[in-house]
Amino acid sequence: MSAQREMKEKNPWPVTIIIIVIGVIAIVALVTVAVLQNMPLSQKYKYGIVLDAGSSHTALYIYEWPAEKDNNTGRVEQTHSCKVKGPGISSYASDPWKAGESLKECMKEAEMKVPGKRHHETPLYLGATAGMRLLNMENGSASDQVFQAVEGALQKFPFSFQGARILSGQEEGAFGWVTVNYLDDRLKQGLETTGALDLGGASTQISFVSSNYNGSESPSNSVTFRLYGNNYNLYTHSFLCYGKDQAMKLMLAQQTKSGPETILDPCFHPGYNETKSYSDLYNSPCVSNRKPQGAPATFTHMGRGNFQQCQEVVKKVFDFTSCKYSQCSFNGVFQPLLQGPFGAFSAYYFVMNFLNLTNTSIPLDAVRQKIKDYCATPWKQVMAQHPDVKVNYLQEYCFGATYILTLLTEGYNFTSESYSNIKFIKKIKGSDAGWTLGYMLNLTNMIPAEAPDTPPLPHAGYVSIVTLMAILLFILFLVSLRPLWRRCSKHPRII
Ligand SMILES: O=P(O)(O)OP(=O)(O)OP(=O)(O)OC[C@H]1O[C@@H](n2cnc3c(O)ncnc32)[C@H](O)[C@@H]1O
Repeated sequence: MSAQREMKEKNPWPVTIIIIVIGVIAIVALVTVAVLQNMPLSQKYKYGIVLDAGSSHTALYIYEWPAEKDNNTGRVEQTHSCKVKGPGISSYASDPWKAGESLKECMKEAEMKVPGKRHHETPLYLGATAGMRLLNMENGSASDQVFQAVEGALQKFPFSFQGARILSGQEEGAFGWVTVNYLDDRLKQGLETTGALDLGGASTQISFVSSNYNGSESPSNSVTFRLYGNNYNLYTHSFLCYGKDQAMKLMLAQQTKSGPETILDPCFHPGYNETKSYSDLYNSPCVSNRKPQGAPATFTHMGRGNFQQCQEVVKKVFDFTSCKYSQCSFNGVFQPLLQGPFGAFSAYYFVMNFLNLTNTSIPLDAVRQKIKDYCATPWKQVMAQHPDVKVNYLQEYCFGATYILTLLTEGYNFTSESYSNIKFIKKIKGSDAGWTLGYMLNLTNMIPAEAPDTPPLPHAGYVSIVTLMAILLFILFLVSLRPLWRRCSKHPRII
């Protein structure tokens, strides 16, 4: 009986199996904890809404980011955009309440897109650009009334409305630059930055970092940032009246100086023929002081379709005669040497995309030839080839492309070589290129000045080390049981 008990006590297998099972369970538990520990809890998101009240139209953008990465390095993404029907808010100067009304449809869409329980904490911003800058210059009280109407309308929605204001040209340029570089992940990684070229309807912005610009020459063009632990000295300039629509007014003002009844415009297609009103053409502060005395009420706008002649007229809207700095772009505005890659968006993209010219490895001469051929195409043929394109846009692509090329090469001094540094873009990783994202990131303090502390090991490294250590410990433990195995193999089992 006692011998039998001794034999039973000396059989180590049940104990070994239990130890192995416990060991395996312990390893699985350890690894599971390691994997789960660093995973985002439940995916909760925060939202922000920005309305871009531009000169030609208003657009609403909804941004989303993981709640736990708030104020950190989390990627903010655009999840929805809505184009407000009708013109920009500055066009409602004589009917301000309509400016507020116009926003309601997109705002209702935003109410559906942002989860209800997040409505009250979702900041809502409206930023107005060059259209309202011009209206404010022209008629301050009309501009105030438009803002009152817009604010009244936006306050009725359940979001956290943070106000409506006019952005300065410098802010518009700088936030466009922040957007492009944030989306490209260049700021967090401290990489060489991309310059931003924005062509709106009423103004155009150029913003870039140049190693030979520290802000001492023409300080009004300097914006400094400290982002993720890096200092940036940004050159930025906004040219009011040099957006695509206002530049066209400047170009037409050139051709209607003497108040003619008909003009044969080289920037419009042959066969184009429209009656236009002098008061509509000269209705903006960009040209109002040039209205010819004694002009008739209307003029006939006919197209000639000649790229070279168009370029000559377009050149005349730039003043290259005076520069009190070491170097200038145009109109006596300082510009340092161009440097690095550039992203060109808004109308730069719309126009060049329409003409299949977004590929900047196409030599400039070939680009010119393509625009030349396009401008020379009869208007009837152009309309027949593009029945789906809005006529208002279609009639302006010849002028738009000629203006873009002239602005880039004559205005900003891009050469045949540096032209290929430009990328015509609409979106980066799903978010529209433009000032709105940069504006929201700034107002919500979402880009830290200092690089955030990062854990010493990436999550995958941490999990691998925990797994490896657990397996090693378990093997060590099994090895420490060796005396038990030996006993087991040396004494054959007695039954
Ligand atoms: O920044 P500001 O100067 O206030 O102007 P905006 O905000 O209204 O400027 P956009 O970038 O919306 O548009 C720039 C120009 O591009 C034109 N545009 C917009 N969508 C277009 C499209 O699909 N095709 C062609 N042109 C377009 C529009 O009429 C303007 O002349």
